[in-house]
Amino acid sequence: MSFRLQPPTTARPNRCQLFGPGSRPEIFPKMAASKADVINLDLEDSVAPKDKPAARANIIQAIQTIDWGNKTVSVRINGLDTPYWYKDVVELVEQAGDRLDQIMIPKVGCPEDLYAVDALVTAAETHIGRSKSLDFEIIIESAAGFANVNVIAAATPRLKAMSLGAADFAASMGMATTGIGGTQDNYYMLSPDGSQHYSDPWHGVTAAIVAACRTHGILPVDGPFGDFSDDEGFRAQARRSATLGMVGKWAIHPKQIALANEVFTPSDAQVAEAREILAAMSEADKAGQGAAVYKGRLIDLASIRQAEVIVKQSELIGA
Ligand SMILES: C[C@@H](C(=O)SCCNC(=O)CCNC(=O)[C@H](O)C(C)(C)COP(=O)(O)OP(=O)(O)OC[C@H]1O[C@@H](n2cnc3c(N)ncnc32)[C@H](O)[C@@H]1OP(=O)(O)O)[C@H](O)C(=O)O
Ligand SMILES: [Mg+2]
Repeated sequence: MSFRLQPPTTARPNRCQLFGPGSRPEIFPKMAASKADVINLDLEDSVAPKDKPAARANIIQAIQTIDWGNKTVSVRINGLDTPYWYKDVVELVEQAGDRLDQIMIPKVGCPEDLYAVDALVTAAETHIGRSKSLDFEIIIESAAGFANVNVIAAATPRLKAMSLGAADFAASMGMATTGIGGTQDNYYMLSPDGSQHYSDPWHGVTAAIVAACRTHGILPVDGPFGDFSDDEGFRAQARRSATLGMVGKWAIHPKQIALANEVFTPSDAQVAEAREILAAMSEADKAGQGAAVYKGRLIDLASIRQAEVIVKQSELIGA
């Protein structure tokens, strides 16, 4: 470990983030009753420009009146290149009340974006005497966001989570696809026998987000999977991002909630194996050894840290 220790990651359930447009208030109670850990009420790209003021009012009323249980309640504001974002921030902070936990800032490209939003939120919070500090989550969905992800992760202590926005990311990078996450037809390796093996075009940015997040104690989250009729495609994408260290995934339709919860809840078998590894290493320690054999493979002190990730995750979720 470096002399600069890795901070603990924000401790909250974050397996599934359910999105819903602010212009569809009839679905808000259904979102509140869902099994998603985080609710993202949207003011950005799922809301037409003419509907932005009404969507703000819908969301503020819903945050004040609906029982959101123990979910994290977040609102995605508009991007800093639009005329909408400052009113989103001011109206939400001044009117939504303490049940608003977080705002999501889209298309963040540099740490100064967060500096600007932090300054406005801080002024609005101070003005109304809000005692609960508003958290931030952001979306990395541009070439600039990818290039600057590590300094963005260090921008403000308000930052608690960071998602990959596959659609805007693909557009910003000039990727030759209209798919939102998942396998892309032309992204494959050719084997010597001529067969095609698909690769993961989201791998690079996913790994960069996870590294930046883990360095700064922030939750890394996989964003949308657009084809909500493709359950196996969603599962495969979610399993890849979980394997790389992400903690959860967005649902852009309610049928994706159970899929995300399934993938991002450690299974009983995974937890049992992690506990067995911890027990085996405890026995090895008593025998004065730093390494041992478990099911025919090497385990050592690093295995303790790996096993603890799974055990802590299951304890957090209450699985
Ligand atoms: C890609 C970038 C993004 O911005 S992604 C995030 C923004 N997008 C959204 O917020 C879209 C969220 N989803 C929806 O608006 C809808 O789910 C839909 C339009 C995709 C489908 O809605 P529809 O009503 O047609 O779906 P049905 O199958 O008929 O619904 C069945 C049932 O579920 C209820 N419902 C629908 N959606 C939701 C929801 N989001 N939450 C809760 N409940 C929902 C619906 O009312 C029906 O209920 P019932 O009638 O059975 O009672 C990203 O930034 C990037 O760049 O990558
Ligand atoms: Mg987007």
